[in-house]
Amino acid sequence: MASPQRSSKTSEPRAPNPNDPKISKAFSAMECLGISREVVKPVLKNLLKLYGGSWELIEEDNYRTLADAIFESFDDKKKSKAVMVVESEDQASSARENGNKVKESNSDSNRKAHNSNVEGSSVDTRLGAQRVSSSSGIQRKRHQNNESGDHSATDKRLIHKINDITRGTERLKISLIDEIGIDLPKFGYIPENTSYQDAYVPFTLARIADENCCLKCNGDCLSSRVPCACSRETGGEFAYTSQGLLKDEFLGACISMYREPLNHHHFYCQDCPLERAKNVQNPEPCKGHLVRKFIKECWRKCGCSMECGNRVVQRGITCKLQVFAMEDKGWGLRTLENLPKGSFVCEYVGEILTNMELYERNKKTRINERHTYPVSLDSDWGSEQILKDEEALCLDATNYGNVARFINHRCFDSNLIEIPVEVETPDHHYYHIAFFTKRNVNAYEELTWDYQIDFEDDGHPIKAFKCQCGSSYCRDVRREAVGTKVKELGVKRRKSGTSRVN
Ligand SMILES: C[S@@+](CC[C@H](N)C(=O)[O-])C[C@H]1O[C@@H](n2cnc3c(N)ncnc32)[C@H](O)[C@@H]1O
Repeated sequence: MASPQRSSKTSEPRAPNPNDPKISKAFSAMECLGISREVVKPVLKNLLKLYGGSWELIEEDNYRTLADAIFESFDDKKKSKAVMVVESEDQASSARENGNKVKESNSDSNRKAHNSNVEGSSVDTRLGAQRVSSSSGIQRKRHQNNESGDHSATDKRLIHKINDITRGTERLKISLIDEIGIDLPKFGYIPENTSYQDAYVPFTLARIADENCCLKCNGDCLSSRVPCACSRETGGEFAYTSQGLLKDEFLGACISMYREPLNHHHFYCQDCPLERAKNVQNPEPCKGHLVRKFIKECWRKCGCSMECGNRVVQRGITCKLQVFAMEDKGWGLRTLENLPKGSFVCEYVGEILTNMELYERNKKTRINERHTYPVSLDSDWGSEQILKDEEALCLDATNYGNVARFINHRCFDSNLIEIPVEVETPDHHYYHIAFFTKRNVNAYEELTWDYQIDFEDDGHPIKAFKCQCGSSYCRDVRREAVGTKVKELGVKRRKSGTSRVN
């Protein structure tokens, strides 16, 4: 930073007048850095005093002097504190190193890194993370975003970096990175679905009839001349190519089913377990369940090997993924490598709950939760008898789940599709939900999935949220537009988007 030269002018400047175009330009420049007017005002006043009312140095290099002076004022007052999370095994030395790294990486944007102190630590046991206080230019810049303008009490921002949120439970490490400062997610990482309590999910070999598996196969079923019994679910052909991708035709059929669900078969239960969960005494009629296409993978009773091409989802995550923080949607998931169309990304893992259990859980907790994580397993209820409560299942990744719990919603043109996959049991009341890419996806693209949420439906298991998907086909935008139109017409419309326990 250029050292300030005292001007010969000595007149005492007044407090910055926001209507003065020079002052309002300075405010705008600082607002771009997330610094509020209240913070800028006293520093600008001092600078003007120091430079005798001359703007030349203040305006130079896009108000660099002003920005530096503001950051310096935080240091002077010892008010700038940020918290950084590093992995617990790294311990304090690494924390110190990370503190310095943040400092270094921010020095370019802020020119100055004033403080490399590491102050205290605490451990977040669920993600195995250690918290370490640190401070840096960017953190200083960001924590100014707090709207109160009171920097004495709220100068805390979280910058997180975790090398592996799975704690070694997946084949690949999955990192988490937060460059903006949001709360660390609180959940237990589980790589496989786990029954919470009442769900009936017996995985017994006796339940798989010999004709429902390929006892006589060996090696790779995909290379045999005649598709084996396990391909029956997908019309006598395997859903996968020998490269482990979904076949175009199968993927296309699944995409069209989600795009135009009303053109596809729905099953209407006589006694719908979802409605029963909401009101045992007086359930409403079934709203219908889309009958989806399933993939059936070979499993333990089959004669083929683990390398068989009809075993993709059960082999787990093989692509490089990263959880990252976003301003508008909380945490999200992105790929760190290019993914071809039809690639398996991950499955949706959570606690297996009955719909009754989910309903009870939501009643207790949902009002306070910003994000919700349940998925119903109702893709093939039509193929079974009337389901008992313990057979009407869903997955809830709120407390325990895998990386899929971070996949955000995108209306219509999401890059992922969820497909039901049968592995351990031929009963379709329990199955896996696997995510595949709908198109080629580039490294660093956010991975998104269309939750099939109707933003007018307050009863959807996923609590309504204000959609920030950014798609030109956003259903929530249309709802807003309709709402505005209706308002213009002076018609009072039902308030939608409010949370309601399903
Ligand atoms: C399965 S979680 C996804 C991960 C979540 N963003 C997080 O921070 O943990 C679903 C929640 O994410 C948020 N979300 C997902 N997609 C969104 C979108 N398009 N716009 C706004 N919020 C979204 C909603 O709060 C929703 O309840």
